[in-house]
Parts: sequence; C-alpha cells; structure tokens
Amino acid sequence: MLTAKIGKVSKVLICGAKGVGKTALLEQLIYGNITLESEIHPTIEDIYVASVDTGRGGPRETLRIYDSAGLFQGSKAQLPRHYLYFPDGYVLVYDPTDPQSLDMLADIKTDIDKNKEKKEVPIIVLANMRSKRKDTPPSPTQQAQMQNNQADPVELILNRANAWCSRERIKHYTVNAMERPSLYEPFINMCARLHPPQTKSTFPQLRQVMQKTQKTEA
Ligand SMILES: Nc1nc2c(ncn2[C@@H]2O[C@H](COP(=O)(O)OP(=O)(O)OP(=O)(O)O)[C@@H](O)[C@H]2O)c(=O)[nH]1
Repeated sequence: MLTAKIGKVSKVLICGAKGVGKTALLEQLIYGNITLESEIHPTIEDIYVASVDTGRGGPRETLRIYDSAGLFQGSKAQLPRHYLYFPDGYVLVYDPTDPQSLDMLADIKTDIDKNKEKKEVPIIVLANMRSKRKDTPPSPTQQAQMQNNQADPVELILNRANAWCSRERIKHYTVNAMERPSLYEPFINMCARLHPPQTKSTFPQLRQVMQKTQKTEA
C-alpha cells in the first residue's frame, strides 16, 4: 500500500520594489546556483516549489512560492489585486541601500491587512544585503562618514526597518542572495507558521466528559 504522506501545500508571494533581488533570493534558496556573474531577467511571474523540512519531524512541507514583477517606485505602491487574495503568506523584500524600497513595503502591508479579512496571514520582511559583507573594507564614502562621525546610512535604514517591523509585529531578517544559508531561517520560519503542528484529536476528552455525565445521571 502506498503510505507516503503529502503535507499541505501553501502559497507564498514574494514582492517588493523592482530589482531588490527577489528572483536571486529564490533561485539561490531553491537551486543554489546564483553567483555575482549570473544573468537574471526582470520577472513577469514565476512559480517555484520548495519542499521544506521544518525540523519538527513528520513529512516535508511544500511551499509554492510566487515570484512577482517588482513594483515601480514613485506613487503609492500597489500590488496587482489578485495577489491580495490567494497567498497564504507574504515575503516582503527591500534593499537597505535604497530607502524607498523600504517605504514601499508599508503601502504593501496596509493593502494586505485591508484585504486579508479574518485570516491569519504570516508576513516576513527580508533586507537583501546585496554584497555587503563583514570582511569587506568600508568604501571611501563610508570611510568619510566614519571620520565625520556620521552613521552608516545602511545601518540607519536597517534600524528604521527593525522599528517598523516590531511595531507591526513582523519578523525582520537580513539576508544576502549570494549566501544561501542566510535564506534558510526565514523560509523555514514562514513554512512552520503556515503548517502548525497538528493538535491531537479531542475525542478522548469528549469521551471522558460523556462518561462523567452518564455516571452522575445514574
Ligand atoms: N551583488 C549582488 N547582486 C544582487 C544581489 N541580489 C540581486 N542582485 C542583482 O541585482 C539584479 C536584480 O536582481 P533580481 O533578482 O532580478 O531582482 P528582482 O527583485 O527579482 O527584480 P524584478 O524581477 O525586476 O523585480 C540582478 O542583476 C542580480 O544579479 C545580491 O545579493 N548581491
């Protein structure tokens, strides 16, 4: 007999401004084949399927991840309407060197909240750190800023994002599309929230209550 268990499939939308690295993140997460030399074309829409081990035992869970076309900056950012109805969760991405790409996420989040009705819809925010690495020496501009005791603008944007995310009760992650391990935690977290552990059947408790009632009636 075939007994392979197939977990639930959840739909997740990844969205944000144009060119913040949404496709690079997904390709890296799923295939691990992205390098600085990879040629990536702007997305219209693509679907990726990820089989995720949440580390809780049991079958792997499946995420169907929709990569969306990046939104243009300028006027109020609006997701195409159908993206507000079908996703079970959202991954919002911004580039911490570009403050407008962060501002845009607030508009997207408001739109999601307005349309989610009573459903619980997990949202996470990813700051794609591009190639900023701890071992990279500071650029001449950063050196000048440090000499003038000015804060690093990327740090300021990350702080602003952290403050917004904690107000909105959203988890904020700093990742780098070129570093695959940095992508695991956010997607495992999203998957675990979309597939909470099954609670045990309440029938045994129900049976106990019925037995007690019968005893008191006798
Ligand atoms: N150096 C570096 N380049 C990156 C990184 N992430 C993305 N890029 C580059 O930035 C460009 C845009 O990346 P995409 O992944 O296409 O961005 P996107 O958000 O999917 O873009 P749209 O589909 O147009 O919205 C590509 O040339 C990527 O190679 C990164 O972490 N580091």
